[in-house]
Amino acid sequence: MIKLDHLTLRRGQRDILRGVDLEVKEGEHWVLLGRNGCGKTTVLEMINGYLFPTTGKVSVLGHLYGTVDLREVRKEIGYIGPSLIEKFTLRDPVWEIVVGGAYAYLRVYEEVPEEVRERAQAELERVGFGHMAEQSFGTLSQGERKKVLLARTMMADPKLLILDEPCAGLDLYEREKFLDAMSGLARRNMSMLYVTHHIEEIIPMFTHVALMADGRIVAAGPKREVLTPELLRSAYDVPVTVEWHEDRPWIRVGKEN
Ligand SMILES: Nc1ncnc2c1ncn2[C@@H]1O[C@H](COP(=O)(O)OP(=O)(O)OP(=O)(O)O)[C@@H](O)[C@H]1O
Repeated sequence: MIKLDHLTLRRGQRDILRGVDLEVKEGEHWVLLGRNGCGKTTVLEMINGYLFPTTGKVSVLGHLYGTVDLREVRKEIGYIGPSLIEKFTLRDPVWEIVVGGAYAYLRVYEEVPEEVRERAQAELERVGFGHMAEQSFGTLSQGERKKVLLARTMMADPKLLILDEPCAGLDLYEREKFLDAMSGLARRNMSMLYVTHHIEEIIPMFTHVALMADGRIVAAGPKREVLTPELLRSAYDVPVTVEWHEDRPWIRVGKEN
């Protein structure tokens, strides 16, 4: 699915990535964790082909970057990043925003075939929003908008879904609803790569975790092997304890007493 082979990125005098290796196999769902500025978004941008490494190789869905038409590869990648929501027109109806995902357009100017409209409706129903199709995007809450973007992303039937802090700014209720919707989609034949600052967002569907620090991956593997107090402390420089509840990790700051 994804193979990153010793990626480095140098900007001026600064080494932003210092040799990132990562392999994501089909059906695995990964979470990428690490402190602000450690290089997570930079790695996602390289996977999306928006940024090229100074040295190293990026291979996604069997395509080695540098030898392929990236526009073709991007059609197979769904991406939801922090600024995506702002790109849509708030008065557009929800169904139109979802339909746009089938064309990779921000706005749809052509006649939409009935079949595409029906698919958009089905995707909206999958995230529990079948009844909101006619509502304008601007009337939805932040969490609802993000779920609409999930439905939109699924229109292109991506093989890889990349989510960069999708729950940032959501309250507890909206966050849980978003995670539920995401988990419902994960049953399809698709891998996911999810960036977050909140370890409790690592819901049971996630299988693997990669921990980054200072431009490197310091640990990567099955989630329970990586989410240990020792490894988290080395990445975040804060003593923590980890408790698992219903296959979800919860973090407490401070040492066990
Ligand atoms: N063009 C650039 N020139 C110089 N430094 C850059 C450039 N682009 C990114 N950086 C630096 O690279 C580092 C990694 O940035 P990146 O956005 O990948 O971090 P991140 O782990 O996603 O952080 P956050 O969790 O805060 O979003 C940051 O310190 C950033 O300032």
